[in-house]
Amino acid sequence: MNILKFGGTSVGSIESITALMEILKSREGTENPVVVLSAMSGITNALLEMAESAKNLKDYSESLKLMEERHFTIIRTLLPAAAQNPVLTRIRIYLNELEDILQSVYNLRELSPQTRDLILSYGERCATEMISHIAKQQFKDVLYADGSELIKTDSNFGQAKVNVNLTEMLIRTFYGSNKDKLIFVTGFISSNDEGRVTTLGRGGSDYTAAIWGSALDADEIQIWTDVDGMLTADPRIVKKAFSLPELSYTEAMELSYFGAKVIYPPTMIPAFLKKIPIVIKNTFNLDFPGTYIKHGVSPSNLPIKGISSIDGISVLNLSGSGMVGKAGFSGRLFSMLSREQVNVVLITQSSSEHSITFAVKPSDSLKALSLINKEFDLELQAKKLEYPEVENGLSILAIVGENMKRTPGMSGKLFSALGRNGVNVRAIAQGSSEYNISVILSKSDLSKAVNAVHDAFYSDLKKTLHIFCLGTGNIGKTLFAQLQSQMQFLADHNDLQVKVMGISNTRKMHLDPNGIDLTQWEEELDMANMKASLPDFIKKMKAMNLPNCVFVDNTASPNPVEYYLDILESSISVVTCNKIGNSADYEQYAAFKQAARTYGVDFFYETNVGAGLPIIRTLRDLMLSGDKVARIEAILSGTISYIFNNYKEEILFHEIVKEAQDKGYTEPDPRDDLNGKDFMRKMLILARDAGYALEEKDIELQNMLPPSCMAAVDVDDFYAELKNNTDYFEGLKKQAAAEHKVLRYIGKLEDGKVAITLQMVDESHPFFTLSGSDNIISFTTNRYKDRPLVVKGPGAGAEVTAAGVFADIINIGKR
Ligand SMILES: NC(=O)c1ccc[n+]([C@@H]2O[C@H](COP(=O)([O-])OP(=O)(O)OC[C@H]3O[C@@H](n4cnc5c(N)ncnc54)[C@H](O)[C@@H]3O)[C@@H](O)[C@H]2O)c1
Ligand SMILES: N[C@@H](CCO)C(=O)O
Ligand code: NA
Repeated sequence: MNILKFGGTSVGSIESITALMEILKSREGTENPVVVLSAMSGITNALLEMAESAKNLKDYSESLKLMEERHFTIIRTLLPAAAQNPVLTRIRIYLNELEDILQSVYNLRELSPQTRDLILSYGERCATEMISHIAKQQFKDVLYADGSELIKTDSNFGQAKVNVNLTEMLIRTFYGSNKDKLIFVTGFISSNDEGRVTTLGRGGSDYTAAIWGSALDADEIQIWTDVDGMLTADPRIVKKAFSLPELSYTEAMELSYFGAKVIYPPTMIPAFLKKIPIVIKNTFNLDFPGTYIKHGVSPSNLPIKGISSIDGISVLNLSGSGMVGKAGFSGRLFSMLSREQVNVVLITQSSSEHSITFAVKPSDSLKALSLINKEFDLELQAKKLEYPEVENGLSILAIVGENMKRTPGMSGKLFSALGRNGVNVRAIAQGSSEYNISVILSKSDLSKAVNAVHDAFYSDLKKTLHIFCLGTGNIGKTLFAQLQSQMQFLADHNDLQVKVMGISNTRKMHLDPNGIDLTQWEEELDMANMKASLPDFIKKMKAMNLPNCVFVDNTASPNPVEYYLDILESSISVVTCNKIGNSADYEQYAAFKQAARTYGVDFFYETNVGAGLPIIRTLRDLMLSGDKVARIEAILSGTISYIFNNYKEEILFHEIVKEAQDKGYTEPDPRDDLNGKDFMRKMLILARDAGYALEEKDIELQNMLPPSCMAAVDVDDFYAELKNNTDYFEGLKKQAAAEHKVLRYIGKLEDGKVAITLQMVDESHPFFTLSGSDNIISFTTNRYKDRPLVVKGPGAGAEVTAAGVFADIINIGKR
């Protein structure tokens, strides 16, 4: 036989009770289960509040009325009129009794633990009466059982201890004479020798189910709740948390000890002792097969079973010379705390014995502090111990799983995930069983930390990059389209998910904690009612505190650059196609690189030179492998390349410039291309990456435009001046053609010096044949001495640039 326990949410509404009946229906024909029920969701809390209100002479009648209404509504909806009266009367009797008790509390202004337990018992009684009556309509031989009469305990009200032998005998006897009936029994409540109601403490209904299961040697104890069993992490924190099919009792206890509220650990003990499987099922998702907690779980490929966390924790640290070599010191500390009912959640001790750090619930922290001050008064006064302080605002994160015992590198993985994401670890403890490694960290880091650790351990399952993008122009737009169309492929082939969490241009910004739907980012940005503000955008990005976070700069503006350092120092990677950052002061360039190293994040800018062509990466690989650059020769302006490759026959110079702009090759301001500034920036970045600490002023730039074009005040004026100088450009074209040469704007780095010059080259020159917006770069190095390493291909355009940005993002994901 089975025990089926339904929690508060499963008896809390018309829908859930209907579902509950369906679940029982589907089992008809098999042996009757014993059904254990909780109070309707929210009722236990309401009862506690009513009791407190009564004691404090506050009005509780509203809540009482509400409690009645919730039960009556369900009865009136789910029972035919003729069947309603008996149960309405029953509930009314209960509520009258309850009202009398509350009135006495009110009169006496006194609420004893005994009375509180009695008050609480009405939650389970009302729910169980109600549901057993509803069941009577659909099942024959339904029996309501008041569980408090069958579970006998001591008089420790609020958290009574069960008299196991007597209880098991009572349950067996009761069940023996009611075997053929469908029994509905109240969870949570019990009674002492005098027959006074006691309660079993937190999670008490699960405990009732386990006690019944153990007494009756059940085949299975099913805990029906509103989630898909035990998950790898709290789903409110980790969106990708997934259900675990199987857990050992120890794993389940470790996981629930640190926060997983699905089942309360002590409740498992009777089941554990008798090796009865506990199955967690979802009343609202019958397709979910359940999480099995049992003996002899099958070997699992999961490195850890889950990550659990406690949100609010306080830490006390006791240190001083007085502890060194003193046997029994920690014994004295912890037995004193236990005697005084302070629950110690975690302990770490330094091996020098100089200090003990331990964690307690924040509500216990001041009590612990004053107990220590009292207990160690002499040592404190003699300065053998430092006065302890309470540190608040902390959380615990724990990884749990029996596989840890057998697998090296688990703690390495944990700490590198935390370190990479800038999470500072305050204290560490590993259970001696090796089922659990716990760390204490700042509460504000908890969500990020749990996500990062989840990603690290289940990375073969799926990793999410959270990206925040500036710029929705040529490159930004194209990047979103590419991301959108590659999404599925990435998930299928790289186990990678890229989520755009925020987008801003100069007008508006939009951030969405669930990720922005890229099929309609433009509409969402349009509708967003946040005016663009770079500082706010960055503040919000940092506040989201997400793991694997990337800031993407697709602008041509100097403003975002001012924040790169701060962003990198917040453990957020930066991907940028904007060259302004790397081509300003050398000092700044070096600071970006240093910050990325220090904070363990990436600073990627492949598209700064040659758009998507692998130039920066190639140079980096050469340098990292110990090669030395002797010379770089390159054509690095896609725009000028396009112009010279197509400036032929009839077409005029200013027309071809316009064409390059229309094709998306130019900078937002095409003057930046033609005046050589863009080229100069690229050469500067390459020279720096090649190890030369150059500044802009060190670069020799031969200007290819007549002075009036250089002096143009805006883009329109610039085009007008290009047109005015048609003869000059035609002259260049004709001269080149006459000499069977082509025009090339070429950059050269040699002996630490950079020059960019306009040249006419013949077919013997390796840069003679180029087409479209091609860039070409040749590296002559110690290893590539006789024949240089050459990279060539389209070096401008939205598609190839966005693809380069995309690749940088993916490379962050792969690390
Ligand atoms: N076109 C190419 O082939 C190519 C190749 C490599 C690199 N790049 C670089 O790509 C970058 C973008 O070029 P584009 O053609 O997409 O430019 P664009 O003018 O089309 O778009 C720029 C975008 O940046 C936004 N923006 C500007 N300042 C901002 C700020 N302070 N905050 C938020 N948003 C801001 C604008 O609103 C606009 O949406 C440039 O730095 C360029 O050098 C371009
Ligand atoms: N405007 C740039 C884009 C690539 O950085 C060019 O023409 O080369
Ligand atoms: Na590149």
